[in-house]
Amino acid sequence: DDSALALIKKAGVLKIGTTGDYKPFSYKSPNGELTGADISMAQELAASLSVEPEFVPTTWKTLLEDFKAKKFDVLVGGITVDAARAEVGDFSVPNVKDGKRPIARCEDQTKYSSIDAINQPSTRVIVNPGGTNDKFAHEHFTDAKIAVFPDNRVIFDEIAANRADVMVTDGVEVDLQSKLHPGVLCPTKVTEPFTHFENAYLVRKDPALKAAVDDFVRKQLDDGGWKAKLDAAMK
Ligand SMILES: O=C(O)C(=O)C[C@]1(C(=O)O)C=C[C@@H](O)C=C1
Repeated sequence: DDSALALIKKAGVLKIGTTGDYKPFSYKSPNGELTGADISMAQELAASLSVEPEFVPTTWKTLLEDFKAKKFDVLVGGITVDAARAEVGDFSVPNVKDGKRPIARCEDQTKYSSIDAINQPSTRVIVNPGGTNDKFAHEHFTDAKIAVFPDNRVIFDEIAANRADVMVTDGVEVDLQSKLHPGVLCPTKVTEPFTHFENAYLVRKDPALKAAVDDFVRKQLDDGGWKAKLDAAMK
């Protein structure tokens, strides 16, 4: 049996790709420590396979390339399910349902309430490169000014400091960053998120590995393990 799962067990190591720049899922603190709800999940996933986790850094721009180059077996950390990714690997059972919404300074809470309200020549949209936010912004905000800001760990400080006005990103991140910048950043009042999507783990194509990851995720969803990890990371 030389399935990917068998090779992982033989090596005693599960290689986990993650960007480390997306709270609450995957976050590398300045002292180099990786934390987050999906990091805890990956550690427990490895333990459930009786192997050690080895985290491999990647970026939103390069994660497909890195996945194809077999730098890791599983990709975790707020990964949106999409067709291009599903071509190179298998997505696990999803652990998050979300949608993109705007975050802005609290005084602009009612100003940026729709795509049209944001897409004005006077609006300074800010976006992180390489992921689905980047695609969304360039597709919908053709009349606004778009600044592509490379460091996703401090991008929200740009809006707080009035160097940008608004960012459209995953709802979970909007809610957490509003909490982390109390009274300064707020979710804007939208009737409906601008998109709907799911997050899941991208797994090396191997039926045995996919089944093991799915079993693990399902169990975490059923027994409240995932919810506890997410709640702990939402602060
Ligand atoms: O590409 C994806 O999978 C994402 O959802 C990631 C993405 C993005 O869209 O840029 C979403 C929120 C985070 O701020 C970082 C990255």
